[in-house]
Amino acid sequence: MGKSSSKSTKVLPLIPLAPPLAVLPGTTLKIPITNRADVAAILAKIYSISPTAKPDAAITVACVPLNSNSLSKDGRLLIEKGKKNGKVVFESDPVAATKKDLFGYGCVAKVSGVQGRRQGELALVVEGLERVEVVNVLQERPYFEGELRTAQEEVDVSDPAVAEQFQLLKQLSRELLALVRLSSILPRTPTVSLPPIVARRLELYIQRKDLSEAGMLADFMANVVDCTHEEKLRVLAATDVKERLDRVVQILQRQISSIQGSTRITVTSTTIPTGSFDIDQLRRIQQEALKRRTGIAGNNGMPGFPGFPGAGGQGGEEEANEIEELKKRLQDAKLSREADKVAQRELQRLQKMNPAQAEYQVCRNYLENLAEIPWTKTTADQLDAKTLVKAKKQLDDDHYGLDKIKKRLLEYLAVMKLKQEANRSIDDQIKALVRTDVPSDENEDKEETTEKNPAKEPSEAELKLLEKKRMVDKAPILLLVGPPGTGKTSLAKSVATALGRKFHRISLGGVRDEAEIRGHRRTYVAAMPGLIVNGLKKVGVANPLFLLDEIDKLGVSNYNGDPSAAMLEVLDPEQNHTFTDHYVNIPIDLSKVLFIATANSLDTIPPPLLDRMETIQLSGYTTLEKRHIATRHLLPKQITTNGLHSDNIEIPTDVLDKIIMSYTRESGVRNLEREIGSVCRSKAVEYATAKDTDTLSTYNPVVMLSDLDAILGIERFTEELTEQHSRPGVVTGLVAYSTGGQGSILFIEIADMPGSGRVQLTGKLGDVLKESVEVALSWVKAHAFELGLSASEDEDIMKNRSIHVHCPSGAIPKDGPSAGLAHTIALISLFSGKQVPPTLAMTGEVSLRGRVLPVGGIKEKLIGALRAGVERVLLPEQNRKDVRDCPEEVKRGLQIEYVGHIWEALGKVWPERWDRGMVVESRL
Ligand SMILES: Nc1ncnc2c1ncn2[C@@H]1O[C@H](COP(=O)(O)OP(=O)(O)OP(=O)(O)O)[C@@H](O)[C@H]1O
Repeated sequence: MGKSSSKSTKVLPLIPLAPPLAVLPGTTLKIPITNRADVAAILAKIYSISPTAKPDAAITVACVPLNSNSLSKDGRLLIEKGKKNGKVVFESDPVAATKKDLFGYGCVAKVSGVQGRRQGELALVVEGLERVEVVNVLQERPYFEGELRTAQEEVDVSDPAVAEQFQLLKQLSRELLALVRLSSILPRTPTVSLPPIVARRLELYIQRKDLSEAGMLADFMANVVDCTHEEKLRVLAATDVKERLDRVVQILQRQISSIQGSTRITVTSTTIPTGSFDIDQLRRIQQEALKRRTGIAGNNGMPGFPGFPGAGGQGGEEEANEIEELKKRLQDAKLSREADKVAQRELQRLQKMNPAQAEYQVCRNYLENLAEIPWTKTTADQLDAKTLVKAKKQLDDDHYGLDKIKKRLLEYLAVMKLKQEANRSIDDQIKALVRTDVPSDENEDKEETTEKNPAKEPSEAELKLLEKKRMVDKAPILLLVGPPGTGKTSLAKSVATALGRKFHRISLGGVRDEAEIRGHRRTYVAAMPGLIVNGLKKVGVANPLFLLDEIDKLGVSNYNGDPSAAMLEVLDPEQNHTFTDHYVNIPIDLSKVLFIATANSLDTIPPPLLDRMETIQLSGYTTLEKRHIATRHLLPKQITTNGLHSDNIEIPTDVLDKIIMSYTRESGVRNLEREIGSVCRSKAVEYATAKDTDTLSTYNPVVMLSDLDAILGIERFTEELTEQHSRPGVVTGLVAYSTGGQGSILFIEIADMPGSGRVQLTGKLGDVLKESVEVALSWVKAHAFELGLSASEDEDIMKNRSIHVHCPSGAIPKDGPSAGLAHTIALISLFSGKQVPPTLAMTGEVSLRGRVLPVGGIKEKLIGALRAGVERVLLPEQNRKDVRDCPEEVKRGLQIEYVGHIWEALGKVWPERWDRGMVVESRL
């Protein structure tokens, strides 16, 4: 139980307060003193006693409210103030009060100043100190004077009822605060816009009060929350803490339910109670807290609020703690020297700043960001003797095939390892050099020494070594290029795992704004660091592995800057040790970051960017490779993902092949993984049902070919297969679609008809393809006589005919020069009436002189050809090297022949007519 113990009495001047005014301990109040003869008399008396007294000296008075019924009973104290809307307005006149009008309790208060400039606005500002009981009124005129007894409050912390009530008070206080904050964001609610900083301070204040301060919190809440004059008087009279808690809890409960009922919160002033937080009071509290914190309070007549955080007491500490905490975090972050300088400057600025200013938050956020950036923290690379063996195992475990790529990645790691070893030895040398320069009694590290001894410049030899070290630091940036789902991302992940580096993926696809990479300048509202700095913050170390995903989808230069230009700085080993983010605005060293970029195609990567990276090409997988990947990696992954056991499902090879060929058409294996997932799920349902119904004996774990229709639906793709029959003018070409990197065969169909030399082209052919038809036609026309297509050298074979060139699958856009050879052969076939075997496919660009030039996408094209049933392929001579990289399966399955000229190709297509020895050699 709370109790009050009597203390000796004291005599003080009393200031009667007219409703609704009342002072509670720990609160501030402005008492209007216009026409207050009694207050004037009190001040005159005080100054006459002590002429040196200043307004800010500790002048104490007792503020005693008037009984609320004094006014209503006889209206004696009411004086006419004036007229408003035709009605007489009354004002209470405490000067006219008598002894019996005074309430039995009051509050000793410190006069902290007089506020207001004009006569009608003058107010005495008082701060409530302690609750007193008015024992005896000693005089009434010219001002009241009374004998007062202090009600010393001691909280009985062992009383569970008090503790419980206190907890309830805290909870309700926070609830009310939350409601006010919430309602301020509701649309169309005339709200109290409680500034977030004030709300936060209030929250902290409430949270930090402990049981021994229960009475103080109750007073605080009774003052902040609006309540009737009677309620305030009852709180003032509650010298027993338990009783006071009960009363304030009641008030809060009523407030909360009224807010919840209406969600209407009205802005109130101290004088117009309407049932909500007293926002003016809160603002005053805030202002005062700030003034005190910055050390300018107390002498300018501003109202103080002793009980509130920041007002010289806990709040100031709170702020100081915040800054101390920030300081500590910055220290722990081991900033670079430049960053440290900036941080110190900003910290000083922050300390002088007013927390209510928007700039305070900006500055704080900035410092928090600085503290979060890993300036010097790194993880140790696992580059020991076993690294390469481990890395090879990791790559092999995670990926099937990709031997060339794995080999390149291992080379990369080996080089890194050697470089790090070289670096370490250089570091040692530098250390040794520095140590010999430093006097033996100074045992600070090198950086500090340089700072403390600015006169001691590093020697030339030192500089040279440092320069050398920087050279060694550069790591090439790898670019993995290949169709989607070919394992680029997972390869990069495996490299990170093998090295023991933290992995972070930065998706560059669709980044249109330079600021997304480099951040916004701090002057922008809600400015943030860019993707790179955010990545560093997230991983928390300065040497992670960053995967720059989809670098080919980076936006082009526009009015928001050029994102690819920002990437140039990131990726340039010469520059990236001083990368500047617009937000951070301090050079950040990215040289320790390992960058691996991925792209689907090289075409859209700006050349300067491409130039900074080392390209590693990944091509699509063959059916055989896909089968291996599926059985070794995808199926086991999907089995566990879908809660099955390897005994519960078996997908035979023919079923797998069917899934690969008829349900997916892709270079990678992402869709294949999805389809296998569907099969696993379907089997999981079957298995679970069998288990639940005790029919496990009938469950068949093997997926049958006939099941696929039911599980995956009807076949999605029918493979473009070679024709069974051939006809003049039709030739099988090869294409590699740039979207998806899929290779396939393509029929070139040419028909002729009577006409006057017109050439019609259909099948969504691009400009380059159209040009290649024209080149082919020109060559055929020029060599018509030699080819035996015309009777004389002067005859125009197109004179009385028109031709129509078509490439089926008309909806798919086609372009590129690689069908040149097929067009030429198709034209000769048409004009000569000789057929080309349908299982013979060809690719190659032709020049006007008839040379067959190399083309791209050989691997994809050959894989596609094999799948379509092609047996022989004609390739440009210069593409011979590309075939070396093709899977064995393809090389074994196809008869690949190379040609350098159309005559040579003719000898291969129709050997009986154009014998290589007789005709071709003479014409090349
Ligand atoms: N050779 C492989 N061996 C085993 N699994 C593979 C292989 N290639 C790809 N995968 C698997 O295929 C899935 C897709 O791969 P990943 O996400 O790395 O593709 P990607 O090349 O990054 O595609 P994108 O270009 O669309 O980002 C992953 O689950 C990966 O493990």
